[in-house]
Formats: sequence, structure tokens, C-alpha cells
Amino acid sequence: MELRTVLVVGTGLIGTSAALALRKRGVRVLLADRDPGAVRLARELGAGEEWQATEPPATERADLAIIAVPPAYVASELLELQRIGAARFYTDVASVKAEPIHRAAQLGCDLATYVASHPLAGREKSGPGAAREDLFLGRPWALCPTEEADPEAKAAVLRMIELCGANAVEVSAIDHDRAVAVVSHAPHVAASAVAARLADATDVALGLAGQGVRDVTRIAGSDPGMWLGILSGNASPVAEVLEAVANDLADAASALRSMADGDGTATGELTQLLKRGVVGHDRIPGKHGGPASDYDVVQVVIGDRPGQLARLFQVCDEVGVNVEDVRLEHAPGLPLGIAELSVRPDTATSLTEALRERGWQVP
Ligand SMILES: NC(=O)c1ccc[n+]([C@@H]2O[C@H](COP(=O)([O-])OP(=O)(O)OC[C@H]3O[C@@H](n4cnc5c(N)ncnc54)[C@H](O)[C@@H]3O)[C@@H](O)[C@H]2O)c1
Ligand SMILES: O=C(O)C(=O)C[C@]1(C(=O)O)C=C[C@@H](O)C=C1
Repeated sequence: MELRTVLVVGTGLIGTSAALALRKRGVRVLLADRDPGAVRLARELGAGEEWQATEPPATERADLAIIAVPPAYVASELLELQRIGAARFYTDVASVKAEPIHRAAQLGCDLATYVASHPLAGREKSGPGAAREDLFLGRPWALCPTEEADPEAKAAVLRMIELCGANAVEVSAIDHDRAVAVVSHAPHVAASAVAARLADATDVALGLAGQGVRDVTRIAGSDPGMWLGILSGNASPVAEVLEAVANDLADAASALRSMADGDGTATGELTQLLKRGVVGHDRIPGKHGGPASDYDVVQVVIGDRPGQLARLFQVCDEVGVNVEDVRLEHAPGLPLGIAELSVRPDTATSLTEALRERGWQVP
């Protein structure tokens, strides 16, 4: 199925990332958002051109419309887009699936042209400025066709997923919601609970923050409004997982209390939890980490002095290495930090050598 023109409604993180990926594959992309600033920024980033909405019949019909707005607005947007005939087929990217589909049916949307979907890729940042063309590379992208869905609509969504470089996973909406409660939604709340302990942590504690706490809490930095919408749209499955997590945590705390009181036998229960954690962790398929899995990461020690990063980038420039992403690990109060430069694998060795020759510490 050929996708020549795609309309993206909601040019935030996910909509703009999809738009950038599709543009790279030669698809014409039209952009719409209720916030004119979000469309402008997406356009300036090269994600496409502004959509000129018209009254029905729409003068130009896209092959596919991607609805990339918060879950609660998906069904009403779908209804309005179908009313004006904005596209031949429609999908959305909301993090919950059963409720938007149910609401779309209630509103009388045409379910034949609509196949709901959800990319399992994202960031803790919102808006078009956080978008990345490679966000979906190698990531799972769920699609949940209903019985009413036209096979052509499914083919259009499969093609979009392929063009974005993701791996399609077909699953029912109910199974999807139960699954993401375990692998995405409950972990998010758990991360928030851990991060909330830092709100009144002492400066000494924060000064000692290493990579562990950063890894466990990264997603807790996400937009609370968006996450309230996601969690409330999948409330029962998430509550069930959190109850199990809460039981494990309560048991761990009680074992530690017993150990503190000198009960040597209490270690067994805690060991069991830690071992179950290893088993669960090892079952996650593929590599962990951000979307830069196609890049090599060159770590460079940098001093806490003005101009260090500029000098580092100067070297990259001199040796003609494009930095695809940069991440700074810097504990407050310490004189050194680590810059992690994501670069194409075929350039990592030459960059490492060039940096070492110029006196940079590359561990
Ligand atoms: N953030 C993630 O990691 C992630 C990952 C996968 C899927 N999702 C899903 O993608 C969707 C978008 O999330 P995001 O992270 O891109 O959010 P975002 O806040 O970056 O972008 C949402 C955009 O939708 C716009 N919008 C809101 N209501 C609208 C409406 N009625 N019509 C038109 N535009 C409207 C907002 O102005 C904003 O620009 C959500 O449904 C979310 O559940 C998010
Ligand atoms: O990595 C992140 O920052 C995410 O927010 C990603 C994540 C996830 O839990 O995997 C979060 C919610 C989305 O619905 C899909 C992906």
C-alpha cells in the first residue's frame, strides 16, 4: 500500500517524530495541531507543511491521518476528521487502546477506516522540540484492528509503521492494555514513587546521585497531565500490577525491619525478590536504552569549566564526525563529568583516537 500523503494531527513529540520519519522516506506530510506554535515549530524542524483544513468535502484527502493527541481527545478528533473526509484511513498513537476505540464506536465513528495503534517508543519530554526522526527505529508498534476494520486500512497502518522503521505487533485492544500495564504504565508510577522520595532528599543525598537513580527515575520527568490521561484510561489493569508491586515492597520493608532487629533468617525473602527481579529483567527482549541503539557511544571525561563542551564539539567538527546525540552525566559538586557522544559506529574509533591525541580522557 503506497502512502503518498499523510496528515499528522497533534504535532507534539510523537506526531512530529512520525512526521520526520515519514518525510525522510519521501512521504508528503501535512501538519495540524490546536496549538499554532506546535505546528510552526514542527514545520521549521522539517516535519512537513501546514494543513489547510477545509469544510467538507476536503479539497485534498490524505492517504492516512495519524491522530497523535492525548488519549481523551482521540475519538472526537477521529469523528471530526472523518466528517470532513480528511483521509482515506485513520490511526492514532495513544498509549491506551480499548477506551478510545470504545469511545469512537459510541460517537458513531466509521470503524472500517480506523485501525488504532501505539508505538512503544517515547521520551520523558513533550512537544515538537523533543521529536526525533529515529525515535521508532527497531521499536515495537502495536496495532489493534477491530472486526469492522477494512483490510486496506490495516495495510495503510502497517505501511506507516514500516516507514517509521518500527516492528508491527498485532494484538487486541484488551490484551494490549493489560500488557502495557505491566511493561509501561505500572513502571511509570513506580518510577514516580521512587522519584518522589527525592523531592525532600538532602543536598548530600542528591550530591551522591549516580546512574542507578537516574535510570530508575528517568521517565518520572514526563508530563503529569499526559500521564494522568494514560493511567486513568487503563485504571484497572494498572491498579492490579501496582498492588502486586506494593505487596513485594511491603514484604521487602518488613524483611529489612526484621534484619535490623537482628533476625538473620529474614534475608531469604529479600534474596528471593532480588532473584525474581533478575529473572524478570533478563526476560526483556533486545537491548535497553534510548533510540540511539544504532549508534556507538563515545564517553569523554570533561572538566567542570566553561567552554569544555564547545572544545569537544570543535574536535568532532575537525575530524568530520557528526554527533547524533549528546548526554551529560554530571554529579553536582564534583569537578568532572562524562559527556556521552552518540556517533555512527564507523566513526567511533577515529573520533576516540582523535580525542586521545588531543589529550582528552576517553575511558
Ligand atoms: N510521550 C510518549 O512517550 C508517548 C509514547 C507513545 C505514545 N504516546 C501517545 O502519543 C500521544 C501524544 O503524546 P505526545 O507525547 O506526543 O504528547 P505532546 O504533548 O508532545 O503532544 C500532544 C500534542 O497534541 C496537541 N493536541 C492536544 N489536543 C489536541 C486536539 N484535540 N487536536 C489537535 N491537537 C491537539 C497538543 O497541542 C500537543 O501539541 C498521546 O496519546 C500519548 O499517549 C506518547
Ligand atoms: O522511554 C520513554 O520515555 C517513554 O515514555 C516510553 C514509553 C514506555 O513506557 O516504553 C512510555 C509511554 C508510551 O506509551 C510508550 C513508550
